[in-house]
Amino acid sequence: MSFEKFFNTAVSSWMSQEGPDSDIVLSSRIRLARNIVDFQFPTVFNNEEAQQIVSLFEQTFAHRFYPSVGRFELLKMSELQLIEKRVLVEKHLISPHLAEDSPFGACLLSENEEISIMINEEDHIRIQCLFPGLQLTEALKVANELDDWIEEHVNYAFDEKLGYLTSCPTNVGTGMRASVMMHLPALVLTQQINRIIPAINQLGLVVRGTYGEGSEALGNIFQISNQITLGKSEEDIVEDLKSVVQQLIAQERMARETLVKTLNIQLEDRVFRSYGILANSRVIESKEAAQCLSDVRLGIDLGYIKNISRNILNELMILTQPGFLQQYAGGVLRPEERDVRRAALIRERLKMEERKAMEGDE
Ligand SMILES: Nc1ncnc2c1ncn2[C@@H]1O[C@H](COP(=O)(O)OP(=O)(O)OP(=O)(O)O)[C@@H](O)[C@H]1O
Repeated sequence: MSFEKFFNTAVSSWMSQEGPDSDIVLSSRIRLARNIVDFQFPTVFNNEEAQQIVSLFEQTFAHRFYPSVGRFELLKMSELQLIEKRVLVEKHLISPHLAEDSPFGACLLSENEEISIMINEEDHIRIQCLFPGLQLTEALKVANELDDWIEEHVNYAFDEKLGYLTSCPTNVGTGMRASVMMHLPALVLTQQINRIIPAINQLGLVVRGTYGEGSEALGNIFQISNQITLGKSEEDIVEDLKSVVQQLIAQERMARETLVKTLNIQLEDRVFRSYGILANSRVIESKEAAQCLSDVRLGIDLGYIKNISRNILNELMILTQPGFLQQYAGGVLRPEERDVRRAALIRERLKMEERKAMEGDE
């Protein structure tokens, strides 16, 4: 298998498929943090230890086939171009931290891009498993299977009382972060999100932006995850998160209904104006593009727009990020050049959809 496919396809299969409640929950992720006994944590280990860990993974797991997810390939950060690393971040396959601050970092990626095992990030091993829609239990099952598979070859740092030992004390215990990526435009439009986020925080959950810790919520996409990793089982953490997510889904649906009832024409106008901007602009910044894409996606969910598939928007959200634009252009672009390319790419993609819809009507 060639590595090229990881960089040239914008949307991984888990992102293009529909899952339960995928009008609101874009994806579910389980991440397990693990460390290997006899090695110091990545925050303090030396280069030799870091390389030994990468070699261990290269020899044991690279090119190995795992049922249902396909063959694994090992990508070393030191061998990737800056743009290629950015593309992997934009596809949510690696964290910005691995791409930017881990010279001995690597990533073991499954052929279907559902599994990404980051090596030498904040911990020696971070297993992440991604599923479309609200499928935390399913993602946990696969993550646990992979965890067992790796443990057949590696001795984990584990304490009988504390559980898995991790670099950062906040991850000790299960070492698990369960998260969902949610599209919540109606809660943002009605400003209910401002009181919902503090309430979620009080329940021991965290609300983050589209690209994780420290990033902002582009296009009304929020990441919700557990804060607590100690004193609760993985299954309980997932169940608790799921019940909050289900309440959020209900609130977002209710807010959409209220908007349609009270501001139908204004909402429809907003959706079509955003569509107009996307279909016609010659220069567009990523923030504006993300906001318009969010409006159009809402318009599709509410039935105002009928001839575009929801997936095009998932795809455009990633394709219009700086890394992808430069990967397509085959080199570095200045921000002003990216804004022009972004506008052209969106226009072209929407035209393709319109043509497809017209052919379907004939
Ligand atoms: N549900 C999800 N769907 C898709 N991608 C996700 C999801 N949750 C997190 N990610 C991606 O995972 C990456 C890491 O996110 P984040 O920093 O929040 O988690 P983490 O590294 O596991 O957390 P921490 O190190 O703080 O415990 C980000 O690039 C983010 O885009």
